[in-house]
Amino acid sequence: MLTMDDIVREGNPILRAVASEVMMPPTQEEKETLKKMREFLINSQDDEIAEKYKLRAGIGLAAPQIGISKRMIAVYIPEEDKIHDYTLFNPKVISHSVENTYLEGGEGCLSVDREVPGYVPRHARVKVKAYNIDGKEITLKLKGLPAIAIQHEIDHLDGIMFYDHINKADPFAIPDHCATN
Ligand SMILES: O=CN(O)C[C@@H](CC1CCCC1)C(=O)N1NCCC[C@H]1C(=O)Nc1ccccn1
Ligand code: NI
Repeated sequence: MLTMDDIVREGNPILRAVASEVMMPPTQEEKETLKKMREFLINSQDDEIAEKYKLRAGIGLAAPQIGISKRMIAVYIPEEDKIHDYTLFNPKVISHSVENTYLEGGEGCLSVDREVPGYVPRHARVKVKAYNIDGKEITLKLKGLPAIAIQHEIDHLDGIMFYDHINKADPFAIPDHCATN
């Protein structure tokens, strides 16, 4: 199973590299890796397992964070009525709302062992094209936390860190086009 020892920390150049597209159909090894990324998120959200293995809770993970410069991400967000459970190859935002949003508490990152205060502007709604674990092309329309998370993960594939988006002059300036949080 993946643990925090497998998570690459800022300073490692892989986090600033543009990750490579994955050839479809994915190899068995690429599918296994994506499954392990998803399992890490599920484990990290299980109080007992997280405590036992000292896992920091995560709702998303990108392959470069485990040292693999490939365009693969996992998002696992339990909500009241459903679980946003995505394991994707080559995700791409193909359209987005003009409206922006941001997490009130700012963002963090499992690869960043420090607090970086400030609002991170994100598209409020995104349409994402990707390939699922079996290599089938899918389209997702996301809003809210799933939309924020998937943008955070796709940024990792392009070597972008969440704090790159924070307004340097005024980290808590309300980003443009924000109707609500
Ligand atoms: O690239 C992937 N990562 O770096 C893991 C990040 C991804 C999220 C950051 C913002 C959107 C996606 C992650 O999950 N975290 N970052 C560190 C703190 C804990 C955790 C987190 O934000 N949890 C959370 C947030 C809102 C509601 C519930 N839980
Ligand atoms: Ni991150």
